[in-house]
Amino acid sequence: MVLASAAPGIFSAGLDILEMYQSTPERCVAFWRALQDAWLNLYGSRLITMAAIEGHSPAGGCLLAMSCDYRVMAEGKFQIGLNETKLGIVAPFWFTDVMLNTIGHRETEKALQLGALYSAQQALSIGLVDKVVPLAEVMPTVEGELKNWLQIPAAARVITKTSMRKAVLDRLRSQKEKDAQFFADFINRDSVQKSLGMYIASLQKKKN
Ligand SMILES: CC/C=C\C/C=C\C/C=C\C=C\CC(=O)SCCNC(=O)CCNC(=O)[C@H](O)C(C)(C)COP(=O)(O)OP(=O)(O)OC[C@H]1O[C@@H](n2cnc3c(N)ncnc32)[C@H](O)[C@@H]1OP(=O)(O)O
Repeated sequence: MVLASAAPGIFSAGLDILEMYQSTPERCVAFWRALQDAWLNLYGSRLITMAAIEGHSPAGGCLLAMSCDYRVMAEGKFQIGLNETKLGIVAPFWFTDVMLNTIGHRETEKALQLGALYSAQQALSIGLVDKVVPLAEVMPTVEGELKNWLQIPAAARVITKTSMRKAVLDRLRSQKEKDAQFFADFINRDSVQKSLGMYIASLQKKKN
């Protein structure tokens, strides 16, 4: 399975910030449950999963990419990373766990505290992506890599993938409702809503 985007220049802009701003607790819980289920299915997928990152990939977009088995990113101006702290929010523990599994403890600690967004070359240097190529070569490179992975006996690959990811998946599975409730409480704090409001305004201002 290849994750790619139809939006030029954006692999994924992450979660819909407007869903987290001035929403109701019930809607926030439903929103978070949908995200949890999507991620559990992706990270726990038995399929070979590859990200064709042909644009920006902040926050939830970075989570999607990191949750794949292999990442190819376009060189140039695009950025990738978990930038949550810049919005005044905190990356959930399962976002953090996936990043830890991808780039290790020291790089994750720096990346998360700073809310760092990396260029493709920087991402490559810390292991956040596996390959950087010109934009037009992203999809052919993914397809070529996929052929390599498809040559591995499927049962052996799936058992290996499942055992490598089980602890992280189980950690969320065991506390889904608590996590959803925590999200709804956290996101509706006055201070967090204020930060999100300012961030939305800054996005709109950038455009004008
Ligand atoms: C202890 C902790 C416990 C529990 C956890 C608690 C809380 C954690 C909660 C949440 C975690 C969230 C993870 C996320 O994914 S948050 C989302 C982060 N995303 C971003 O910061 C990206 C913001 N967008 C951008 O930087 C840029 O738009 C861009 C680089 C992706 C693309 O730039 P462009 O110049 O090409 O396009 P724009 O003109 O900026 O955007 C077009 C249009 O789209 C709107 N928009 C962009 N991103 C979002 C978004 N994520 N959600 C909603 N809307 C978005 C943007 O405002 C423009 O809209 P208009 O056309 O002006 O209407």
